[in-house]
Order: sequence, then C-alpha cells, then structure tokens
Amino acid sequence: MGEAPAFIEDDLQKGFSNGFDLKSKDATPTVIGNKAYLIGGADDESIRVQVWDHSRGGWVNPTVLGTKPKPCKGHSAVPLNEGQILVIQKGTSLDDGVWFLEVDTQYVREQRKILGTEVVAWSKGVKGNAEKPVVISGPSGVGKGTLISMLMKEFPSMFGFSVSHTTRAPRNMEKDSIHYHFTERSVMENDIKDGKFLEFASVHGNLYGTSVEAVEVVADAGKRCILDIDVQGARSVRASSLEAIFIFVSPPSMEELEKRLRARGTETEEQILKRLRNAQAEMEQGKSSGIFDHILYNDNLEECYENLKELLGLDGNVTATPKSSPYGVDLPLDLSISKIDQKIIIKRGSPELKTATKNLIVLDLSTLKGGAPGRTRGLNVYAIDSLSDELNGFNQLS
Ligand SMILES: Nc1ncnc2c1ncn2[C@@H]1O[C@H](COP(=O)(O)OP(=O)(O)OP(=O)(O)O)[C@@H](O)[C@H]1O
Ligand SMILES: Nc1nc2c(ncn2[C@@H]2O[C@H](COP(=O)(O)O)[C@@H](O)[C@H]2O)c(=O)[nH]1
Repeated sequence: MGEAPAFIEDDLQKGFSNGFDLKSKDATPTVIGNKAYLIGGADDESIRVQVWDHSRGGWVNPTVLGTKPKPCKGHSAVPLNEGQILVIQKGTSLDDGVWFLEVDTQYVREQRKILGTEVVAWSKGVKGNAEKPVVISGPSGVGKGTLISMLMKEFPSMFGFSVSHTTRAPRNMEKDSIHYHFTERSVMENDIKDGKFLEFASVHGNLYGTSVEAVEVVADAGKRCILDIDVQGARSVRASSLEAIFIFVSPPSMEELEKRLRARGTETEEQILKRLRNAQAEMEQGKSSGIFDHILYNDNLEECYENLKELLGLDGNVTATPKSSPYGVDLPLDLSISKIDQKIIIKRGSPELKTATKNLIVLDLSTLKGGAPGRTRGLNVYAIDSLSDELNGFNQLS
C-alpha cells in the first residue's frame, strides 16, 4: 500500500532534481492512485500540500479546502483506501493531532469540477459522534426563532445554535456573532469561493449562509446543532453529506403570517411585502418538495412547542448528552505507525525499539462519519498494553 508506481518514482526524482524545495524533512510524498501528495513545510501558517501531476510532469499547488492543521514538528502520513491520507502530527495532543487529507473523496471530486483546479481538503479527526443536527425552515414570521429560543432556554446544555452569516443590516437588539455574523457581501462571497460554507442562499434580497465552522463548533461542544435556514438552504443541506432532521414550520394561514410579521415590527412595509410574496413559494416547496421529514403547524405556540419536543424525543425525562471527553494523550515526537485493516497502531519510540507496555495507542477508523469540509467524526481511540495475536503480522509504515 502506498508504494509509488514506477513512473511516479521516476517523475518524483525528476521533480526533486528540478529544484523542488523540500522544506521539511517530513515532506515525503504519499501516493494514492496515479498521483503523489507532498505534505509538509509551512505555508500561510498551515501545512503545505503539493500534488505531483504525472500528465504535466510537475508539481501543482492545489486549492486547499477545509480547516487546515497548523504546522507541527513532524508528522506521519498513512494512505487510506477511501481517497484519504491520515496525517498524525508528532509532538502534539491526540485531540489536535489527527487529520485527514481528502484527495479523492466525493466532496473533493465535486469541488474539482466546480473550481476547475486540483483540489484537496483537510478534515480534523474527532473522537465520538454528534447527534444529528436539526434544520428548521419555514416562511419569515412563522415563529422559527421563537420556537428555537424556547428549546435553547429549556435545554441549554443540549442544543447549540448555528450562527449564520448574513449581509443584511442588524436589527436594534441583534448582536454580532450571537444572532448572526454580520458580513460584507464581498467577504462572504470570497469565503463561499473558498469552500467555507455548508450552504448559502439569496433570501429576501440579502445573502445568508451557514459556515461549516458554525455547525462544527456546536458539535465540538458536545451539543446538538440547530439551524434556522430558508427552504433553499434546507435543500442544499439535504444534498450535502450532513445528516440532519428537517422540519418545516407552517403558519395556520397567510393572514396570520402577515399579522405576525407586522406585529414583530422589524421590517419596513416594502420588506414585509417582499417576505410575504416569498412566503407563498416557500409554503409550496416546504410542503411538496420531499426535503422535510416533518411539518409542524404553529397555530397555538405552546402546542407547537410540545409537538417539536415530541418529534425530537424530548417529551419524557431527558438528560443532557454528555460532552465528549478529551483524549488526554500526547503524541510524542518519536512515534511510529502501523496499520492493520481499519486500525492504526501508534507506538512511542522508533520502529526498532521493543514495545513497552501502555505505549500503544489504537485509532479505530471503522466507524468514521462526516468529513471535509467539516470534521471527520467517530474516531475510536484506546490504549493497549501489547499487540495481541490478532494484531500480529502488521506492516510497519513509518
Ligand atoms: N404561535 C404563535 N402565535 C402568535 N404569535 C407568534 C406565534 N409564534 C410566533 N409568534 C410571533 O410571531 C413573530 C415572528 O416570530 P419569529 O420572529 O420567531 O419568526 P421567524 O420564523 O423566526 O421569522 P424570520 O424567518 O423572519 O426570522 C414574533 O413576534 C413572535 O412572537
Ligand atoms: N439559507 C439560509 N437561510 C437563512 C440563514 N440564516 C437565516 N436564514 C433565513 O433567512 C430568512 C430571514 O431571516 P431574518 O433573520 O432576516 O428574518 C429566514 O427564513 C431564515 O430562516 C442561513 O444561514 N442560510
């Protein structure tokens, strides 16, 4: 696994002798398919990635998407079968040091088509799984925000709100980074191009979007993420790799919707009329598009809230989801790595050293979920005393 085909080895030699600058002694190419990936050296305060393009016979600087790992004192790279390279950073903690570089996953292939360039994407490895996010949609003024506030107030340790970006101006009581990240259009458009958004849409004349980070920070805090987004956004999330529960909130009538929007008093007459016009289309799409798992009627607020809790399984005695515990393990500088099926064995010390007890850490990759541009969740990490019989016969990788 991971051996360079002969043509690549020749090309790599050519590349190096042609003056390619290996900035880090750890920068050893990893081969997947007919490409070689050179990970190493610092670039813009993150680890640099270059791709050997056989057809061009030269190194290419790819578009690098996702949250990038910070430079470290060294790393080990292990090619995985799923178009990913596992990168374990030396001299860092296990909860900061496990990364996946996606080089040929579905997400990367899609982005390559969209951007028309070579693309790779980073995804941080995270222990444990988060509960499915909840996407709440519905026409403006139906009561989505009101229902979400009630849920967050009753279950503060269980739910976290995905703070969207928007180009609209803040309302009187709205605070930046709490209600929205209020953003310049040009900044948001650039961030969209850089793949930082899970979804975005033009809504009532402004740009709104959910950044990958907005959803991931909630899950990292061990909470279930709630997204308040329009129907276009819900459709995009449905088409993405994020598994979520989709709820459409419907008003009892258009007259009642108008009454609520006007009573809220946050929009101008022109904006109210625009929102009501858009509500017609949203109602049709919400009820017939097949995007939504549930439709909630918000006539009586208390009843609607009880129904929301019921469909989220919160109607009985509930306890908060425990926060995932940190790994509490440091990755030494002199680690070596082996792979057996879906398990990565990290050993302190050089490969030649006999394994001391408690010096082996196992990363079980068999239950991974998610991936770039967000986190790769579901890492199972544990320590073992020694390699048991089932672990014998593994190949030393680095
Ligand atoms: N069941 C209800 N009966 C009467 N008024 C309601 C009900 N639910 C919400 N409201 C009121 O309707 C107004 C609009 O609610 P809210 O701001 O939560 O809507 P929204 O769907 O989040 O709107 P937007 O999409 O524009 O953010 C608020 O003043 C709220 O207090
Ligand atoms: N597609 C997205 N829609 C979003 C997002 N955040 C909010 N919204 C929707 O916009 C309208 C208007 O919101 P308002 O705060 O200006 O009243 C509403 O329907 C929201 O659900 C987002 O990130 N993406």
